[in-house]
Amino acid sequence: MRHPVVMGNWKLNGSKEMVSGLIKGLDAALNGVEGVDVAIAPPVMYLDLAEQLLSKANSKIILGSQNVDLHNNGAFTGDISPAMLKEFGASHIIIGHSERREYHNESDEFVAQKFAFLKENGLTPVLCIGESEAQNEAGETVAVCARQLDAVINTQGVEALNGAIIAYEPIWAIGTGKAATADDAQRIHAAIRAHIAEKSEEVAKNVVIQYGGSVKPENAAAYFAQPDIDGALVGGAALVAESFAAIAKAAAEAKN
Ligand SMILES: O=C[C@H](O)COP(=O)(O)O
Repeated sequence: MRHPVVMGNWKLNGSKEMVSGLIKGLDAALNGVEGVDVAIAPPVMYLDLAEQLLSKANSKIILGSQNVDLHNNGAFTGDISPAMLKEFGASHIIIGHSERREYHNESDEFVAQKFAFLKENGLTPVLCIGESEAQNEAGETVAVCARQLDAVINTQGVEALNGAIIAYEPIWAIGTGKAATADDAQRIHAAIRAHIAEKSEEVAKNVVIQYGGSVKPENAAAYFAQPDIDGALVGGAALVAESFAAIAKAAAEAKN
């Protein structure tokens, strides 16, 4: 039985005041919600504050981050290491987000190296995969997702996916309000799981696959009603405590 995971990717949004208000609001709104792992990835600058607030509230919210470097120390100006993330209590680390693939030219191979380095350091990779609008229209969605996954599977073995999280995010659905239908998302999730099952049915059965792309309280329940959608990676709606909590509650209700 896979445990649902709902994660908020705050992207480049935040201030001390916002972090404080959002974490307090979220912790209160999630009071009594069981059966779903809820994680947040604030900008790295606010991890210290977030860790302090979560620990003061004795919160169950999991702390995450939006990126990581391939080294734990050295002359790598501007980068953040797994060791640093761990020191501030972050465990779930987003890699391969389409915004980083696009704006920072991150290749499948580079993302796969980050995946391996996170695992080596005992952190949970949240591996984002997904196709562009043009690839979608050309019918290449499954092939693109398989290629992005194979960068990990072919270098680290399919078992490397054990304990990791995959986030299927069609790029055309991110921040656009044009979400994939629950049926279409389910079809792709099933294909992703089938691709993994070609190497190991056991790994495929256990790996958590989130959907991401314009998930809102209004459409969340439809996604979570699908058998292969195990949670969500949420952007915009994760910046409002009530909305994000409603999405987490929908996952808890659908999956338990
Ligand atoms: O990482 C989150 C995704 O990019 C989804 O963002 P969104 O919910 O604003 O569409």
